[in-house]
Amino acid sequence: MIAKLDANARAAALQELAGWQAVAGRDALHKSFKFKDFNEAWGFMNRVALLAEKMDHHPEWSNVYNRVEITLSTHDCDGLSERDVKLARAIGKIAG
Ligand SMILES: C[C@H](O)[C@H](O)[C@H]1CNC2=NC(N)=NC(=O)C2=N1
Repeated sequence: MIAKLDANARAAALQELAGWQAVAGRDALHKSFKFKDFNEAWGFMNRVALLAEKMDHHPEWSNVYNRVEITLSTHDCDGLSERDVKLARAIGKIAG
């Protein structure tokens, strides 16, 4: 069973991860991404999807035209874990 982040690690993650915010009423992180058009958004999603599969850690997400909404949480522990922080960092690098 993967461990949930403790309060300190959670606060540190929120400080480190630019643009990611805590979700109200849920132990999860959320960020909205906006691109030039659908093509850019889909390209981003494609890269994130391949990475997520490689990391065996998957986002909850939705897309409307040039916007991608991503929520990260670890279902195995019903909250935030180090896996979410790692995926958020990797997504940040992809988004540029
Ligand atoms: C069996 C498989 O490794 C697990 O179900 C993985 C897959 N991807 C996952 N993604 C997320 N976000 N949380 C999980 O707990 C999770 N578990």
